[in-house]
Amino acid sequence: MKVLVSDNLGEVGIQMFREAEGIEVDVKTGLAPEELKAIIGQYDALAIRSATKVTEELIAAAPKLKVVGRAGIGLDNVDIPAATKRGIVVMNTPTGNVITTAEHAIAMMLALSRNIPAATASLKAQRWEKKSLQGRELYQKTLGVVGYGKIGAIVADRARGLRMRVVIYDPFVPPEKITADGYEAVSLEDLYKQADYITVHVPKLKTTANLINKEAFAQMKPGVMIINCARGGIINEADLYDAIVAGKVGGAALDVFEIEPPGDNPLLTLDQVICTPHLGASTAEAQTNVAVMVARQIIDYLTSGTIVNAVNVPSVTGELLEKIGPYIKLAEQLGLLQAQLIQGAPKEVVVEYFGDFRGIDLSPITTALLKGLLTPMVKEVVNFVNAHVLANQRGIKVTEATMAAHEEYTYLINTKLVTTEGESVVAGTIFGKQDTRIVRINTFRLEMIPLGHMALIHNQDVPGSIGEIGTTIGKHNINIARMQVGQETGGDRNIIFLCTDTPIPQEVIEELRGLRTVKTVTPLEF
Ligand SMILES: NC(=O)c1ccc[n+]([C@@H]2O[C@H](COP(=O)([O-])OP(=O)(O)OC[C@H]3O[C@@H](n4cnc5c(N)ncnc54)[C@H](O)[C@@H]3O)[C@@H](O)[C@H]2O)c1
Ligand SMILES: O=C(O)[C@H](O)COP(=O)(O)O
Repeated sequence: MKVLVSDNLGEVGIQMFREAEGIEVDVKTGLAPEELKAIIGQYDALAIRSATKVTEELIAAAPKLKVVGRAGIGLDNVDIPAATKRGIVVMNTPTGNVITTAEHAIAMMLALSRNIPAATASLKAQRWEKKSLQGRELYQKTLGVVGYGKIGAIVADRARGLRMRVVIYDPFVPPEKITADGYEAVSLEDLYKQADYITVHVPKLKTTANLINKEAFAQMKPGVMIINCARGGIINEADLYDAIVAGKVGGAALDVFEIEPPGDNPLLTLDQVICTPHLGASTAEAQTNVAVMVARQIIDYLTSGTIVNAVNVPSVTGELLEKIGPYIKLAEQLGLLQAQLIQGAPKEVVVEYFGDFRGIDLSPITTALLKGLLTPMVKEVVNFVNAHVLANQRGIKVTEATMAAHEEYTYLINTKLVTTEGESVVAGTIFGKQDTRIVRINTFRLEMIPLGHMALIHNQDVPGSIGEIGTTIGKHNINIARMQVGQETGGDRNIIFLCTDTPIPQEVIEELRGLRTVKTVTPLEF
């Protein structure tokens, strides 16, 4: 497996890749998009920070790519829908740099209030200016925090330590939580009205781009100070420039820009603006944290399939994988069986989980079922990342339900597939710790091991019929490794599962179909 590190990653992470068995790592930073596109085809994994742009075009040039790991938080440089469609896991390290970034926001607020950058420049230019560099206290001022996630919450906590009054706007966090943490939950309008300082800590999304704009500045207190250590463009840069020049905004501290590096961005010409080159996460501690996390996550995914901190597929830790692994395998086999029995185009899948699955995230199991179902049907590679997307694209409705214990089985997965031609039901369970068994196919009860080359035969339950089938197969020198017979509930038909050492050739299938008691023969592969 080959990993490309295309942005500056802490050495400790690179060392982890070097030491991982079966993994080769190349470090090539600062590549132009065309240079990256030219080499990405050889890599199974890509480790990035914010500089590399993982576009749809780059993904199209990366047929082997399985995982993109972001050493840090923001993923606005990754086309996640394009990656998902291709089955590429996108993961980040959501906790590794949050303290560092929150501290940077506080540092920026203090530096802005006390004119530290200007004072440093002035003194180094041999001037001793005190009057013009007079600042303001934070004590008892109101800080408005927009976005009460991981970083916003740490900023609020540190600001409280500076004895600021903290008001918070986050429509996705219950106000009771904010109040219980000791802050005031306010509307965005009230935050604008009350805050002496406003700091943003939201992700950059369609809904948050230009969140703070001309209309917002108009509602703010004169002299308000703005801090952005989240993402460029959450605050409209042109509107911020105008508000500073008009004297409405007293100053701004910017770590991030809509275009990075910001080149000749007019904001950089203003004395009231202090800035850093996207240094929010740049401490030795944070870079060690995120490098170790991303390297561990990529190695684990490539070597054991464990998914941690993925944003486009449910995370499955090694521990959970051990617990639900047999059910993942069973669900995939049930899906594969449905796909081979299917008549018509699938419209709906209903998955019922019988037994005590309490506290277990079932979504990876349902995803496995879709993977099994879709793999024989679509030309794309189906995996745990894109199975739902592909089902959705084909208009297949997926419903999942948990049920009380089944009357016969402690745990049972029952699947119903509705197609344009009708519906079929197959169910399975686990014997012992991890042996998968199919126990129901429509009206037939059985105990089938879904493994290898198989044929499913519906026949009339009369003496001699099984013997005729065995003789026909034996005559062609095909060895039957296993045979299981299932009976119809309340009927006179059997189903027979034959598992053979080699696939049964088409002409033998036809010969079996011609036997007097045989109704249907369906070859199956697991
Ligand atoms: N400058 C840096 O180097 C640096 C480092 C790390 C993270 N970041 C950025 O910091 C930001 C916050 O990161 P985080 O880890 O705290 O994210 P998070 O996901 O933990 O928190 C984001 C919060 O924003 C809230 N939110 C979403 N839309 C909102 C809206 N319209 N109005 C108000 N709140 C809204 C969410 O409910 C959530 O609570 C992200 O943009 C991230 O990219 C920057
Ligand atoms: O989202 C993040 O984690 C930060 O913006 C850090 O970006 P960087 O890794 O490019 O410093």
